[in-house]
Parts: sequence; structure tokens; C-alpha cells
Amino acid sequence: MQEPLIHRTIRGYQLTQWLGAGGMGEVYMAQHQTTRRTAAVKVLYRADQAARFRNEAYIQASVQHPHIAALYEYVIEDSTPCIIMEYVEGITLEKLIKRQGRLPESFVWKVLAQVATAVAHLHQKGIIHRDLKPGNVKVNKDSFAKLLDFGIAKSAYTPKLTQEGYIVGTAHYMAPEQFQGKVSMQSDCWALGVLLYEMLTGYLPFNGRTETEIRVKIEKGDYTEPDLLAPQISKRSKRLIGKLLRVNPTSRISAAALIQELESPQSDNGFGLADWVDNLTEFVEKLPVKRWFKNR
Ligand SMILES: Nc1ncnc2c1ncn2[C@@H]1O[C@H](COP(=O)(O)OP(=O)(O)OP(=O)(O)O)[C@@H](O)[C@H]1O
Repeated sequence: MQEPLIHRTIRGYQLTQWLGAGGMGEVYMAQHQTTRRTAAVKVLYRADQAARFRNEAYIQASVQHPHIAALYEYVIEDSTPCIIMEYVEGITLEKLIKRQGRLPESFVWKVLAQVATAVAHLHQKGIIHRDLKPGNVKVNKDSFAKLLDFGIAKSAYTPKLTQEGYIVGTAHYMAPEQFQGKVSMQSDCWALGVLLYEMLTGYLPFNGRTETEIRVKIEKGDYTEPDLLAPQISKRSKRLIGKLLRVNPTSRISAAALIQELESPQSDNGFGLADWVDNLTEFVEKLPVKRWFKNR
């Protein structure tokens, strides 16, 4: 990849290092020449994505949260839109999992709790992220996590950017309903379940050689029990994965309830009445007779 913009200055920020390129733009580390503030500058390289890029800036500007990278400015430089935002130190969860495989459970819970507060904050504001994945979460050396990317997020004011039926998001993290073009806040919660599974086991819960293979597994909620891959994981984590990876979005745990769950002091073996009712609901939902009625 070329680094053509290095040393250029955009609104007082000198681009010092190329960080990478995503679906819409290239991202650089930059430093403000007067204030010395460090920032990340995302420069749009696909003119056809200008509306989506503006939407990303609009959504990022509308949220202020400790676990979400802050937007500093949205500018047009030589006819090219640029997002100037907080530079987030650390490593993405994607790189961390690639490097280390499964991650320690105490670390995973800490990270999940932070990401869940960011997601709950978005949901409170009526924003669906739609692209939660390990590559979009950065963690620093103090295990402080931040969400990075709002490229395909959707709020009530998002213009219709995709054709009817066009699927947005990364297939591995997509919720069953997204394949029918039905996206909701609960779809983000499914992605959190995939993220949790991947952090704890080092493997994706739904994988395959083709997108169709992945889709079939997702639609059936067909994944290998996580403790078969990582025997040390607690029953509590296993249950939480089960509550997030529910095929029916209405019986899937919400981000706000997930935070409560993560904060509640329970022993690993504590299996309360609520868990019991929950398991029963899931069992009934999986009964073929219910599916038979639904298909009539
Ligand atoms: N605010 C930021 N602070 C630090 N690094 C960032 C920031 N935003 C993005 N990056 C890094 O820049 C690179 C490109 O990011 P970008 O979000 O454009 O694409 P991506 O996440 O790799 O792909 P996609 O957009 O297709 O999901 C990634 O390595 C990402 O970690």
C-alpha cells in the first residue's frame, strides 16, 4: 500500500504515519502543529462512498462516551472529505486474538463490559452499530477498550444508503435476522455474543468456506459448545454466550441487561430461577413443533 499523504497537513494536523486502510478510507496518525495533539485522520478514497462517510462522521459526532473514539472535526480538504478523530492507543482485539488465541476470562469480561456500555449508550440514542467485530475494538495496556468504526452504523436520520435487500456487515458477525434484511439493536447483541465466544475460545462460532455455509449455521444458531474448545471457561460465560446467541432476537439479551448481568455478583455455579426460566424458553424455542407451527 502506498503512503502518498504522509507529511501532508490537513487543518493543522500533520500526517505522520499510515495506520491502515478500510472499506472507505485510509487512516493516518497525525499531530496538530500548534497544540501537539495527536489524532487519527481518516481520508476518504472512494468518492462513491461520500454519503456513507458523512453518515459515519455524523454518528460519531453525536456520541460522547469514554469507550467510543471521539470525533474532533469533519472537514473537506481539496474536495476530499476527512474525519479527524481521537487517536486510540493500543492493539485491536483482532490482532490480539490472532497473536494469542483465546484470552484470559477476567480480561475478556473486563473488555466485554466496556464494549457493552458503549453499545448500550448507542442503543439509548437509537443508533445501531451494525459492524461490531474484534477489528473495530482497540484495547490499551491498561485493558481500556474503545470502539472505533462507525462506517455502517445506522441512526434514525441515516439516509437510505443501501439498495433494498443489500446486506451490510461482516458475515461471521451477522445476526440471523440480518440475512432477511431485518436489522435491530438486538443484532448488535448477537455480534457481542460472537465477540465473546471468539475472545474466550480463539475460534469463530460460525465459520465455513462460503458465505452460504456461514449463513446456514447462523440461521440455525449451530455452534460448537465453547467449553469443548476451551474447557476452562466458566459456566457463567457459557450461559452468557447462550443468551447472546439466541436465534430469536426478541429472546436475546439486550445490551443494558448484559451490563447488569456482567455487574451482578454471582458464583460460577449459581444457577438462579431466572436462568432456569431462560433455559426453558430457549429449549421450547428450539422444539421442532414450534417451528412447524411458525411455518404454517
Ligand atoms: N481512531 C483511531 N485511532 C487509532 N487507530 C485507528 C483509528 N481508527 C482507525 N484506526 C486504525 O486504522 C486502520 C484502518 O481503519 P478503518 O476503520 O478504516 O478500517 P478497518 O477497520 O481495518 O476496515 P473496515 O473499515 O473495512 O471495517 C485500522 O488498523 C484501525 O485499527
